[in-house]
Amino acid sequence: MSETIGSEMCDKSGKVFVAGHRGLVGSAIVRKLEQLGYTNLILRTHAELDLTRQSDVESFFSLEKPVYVILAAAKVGGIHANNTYPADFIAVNLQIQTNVIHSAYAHGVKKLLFLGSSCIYPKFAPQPIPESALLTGPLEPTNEWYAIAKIAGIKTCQAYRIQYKWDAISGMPTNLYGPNDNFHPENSHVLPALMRRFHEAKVSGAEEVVVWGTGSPLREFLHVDDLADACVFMLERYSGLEHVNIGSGQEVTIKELAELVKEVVGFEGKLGWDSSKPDGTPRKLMDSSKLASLGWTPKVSLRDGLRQTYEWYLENVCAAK
Ligand SMILES: NC(=O)C1=CN([C@@H]2O[C@H](COP(=O)(O)OP(=O)(O)OC[C@H]3O[C@@H](n4cnc5c(N)ncnc54)[C@H](OP(=O)(O)O)[C@@H]3O)[C@@H](O)[C@H]2O)C=CC1
Ligand SMILES: C[C@H]1O[C@H](OP(=O)(O)OP(=O)(O)OC[C@H]2O[C@@H](n3cnc4c(=O)[nH]c(N)nc43)[C@H](O)[C@@H]2O)[C@@H](O)[C@@H](O)C1=O
Repeated sequence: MSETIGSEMCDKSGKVFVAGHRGLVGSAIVRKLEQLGYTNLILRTHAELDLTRQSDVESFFSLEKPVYVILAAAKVGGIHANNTYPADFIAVNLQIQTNVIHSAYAHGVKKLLFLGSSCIYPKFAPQPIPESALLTGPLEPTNEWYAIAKIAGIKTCQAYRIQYKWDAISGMPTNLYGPNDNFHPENSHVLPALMRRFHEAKVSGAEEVVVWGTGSPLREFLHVDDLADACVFMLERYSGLEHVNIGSGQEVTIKELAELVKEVVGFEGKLGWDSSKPDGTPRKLMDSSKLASLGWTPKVSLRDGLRQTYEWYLENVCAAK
């Protein structure tokens, strides 16, 4: 049934609304669409359009009538932010996605891509994690509020698809990094947090950099340019009820990641560990064979991606200070 709804994004002059276009993911998707010749991108900053405000979202869709929607606006953060602001992570995300998905459907959008996250899967899911592991066990407590919102997003897309035969699809990215990431010292994800900490330690001549947790958790990292490529690939080629994992297959321990970032940044001091900070889920390597079977593969290695991201950080974050 779901396979008959399909309407590939192919009209390069059709209006595409990229929600969250100044974030890590949204900005990479804009770069990718522009590179591919999409000429009619509709973009609104958070200040111009607060997606938690239902009537503003309704008015925007009624006025602009986009043809395609990529939902990359969300309340996003690392383990500390997720654990500290659970109300924001569940409420803001439920509001944004419910408003955007409903208005998109109601105002004639042809196709919508919702983005979830690998944290939707149970804490002790089988590895690599197949799409079918969804809702088969308890979630990781540090991000269950965000995960519940993301699971609701997948289910909302499926419900509109089933009831209205409307082409809403969902992609589940693994941990991402790249240009326009959030480098906040506490609220960011591990990779930008460590890049900033090692850089500042190198500049200040500090002897040690402290990394959170035990260093043993495993994480899979995907460069955001690969993710953007996968998102456009899905819009152009995928139409199905089930969400699709988007991973790189490149898994490292946090200790290995810290050593790699240290090397790329050129910090020559020691690594220390703060085991009072949570490790989070022990491992979340996704099984991305479904996307691979459709013909998509990632291109950027972790080492190259780290080098490119550090150059971007030096040119855009440090130079701007
Ligand atoms: N980063 C990662 O590692 C991963 C991300 N994802 C998913 O990818 C998507 C994008 O994440 P990412 O790019 O990293 O996040 P960012 O925080 O970098 O970007 C999110 C964007 O959403 C905007 N936004 C937030 N709240 C609102 C609002 N109420 N109204 C309008 N705009 C709003 C932000 O604007 P402003 O900053 O002005 O508030 C920002 O531009 C999310 O759905 C996330 O769950 C999935 C897996 C991993
Ligand atoms: C994408 C995904 O991201 C989040 O989950 P997470 O993978 O646990 O995210 P994280 O990047 O913050 O941490 C990864 C690991 O790294 C360790 N770690 C070491 N040192 C720092 C550090 O300095 N900062 C952070 N943040 N972590 C550190 C940290 O202790 C943990 O073991 C979700 O909440 C949710 O947002 C989500 O879906």
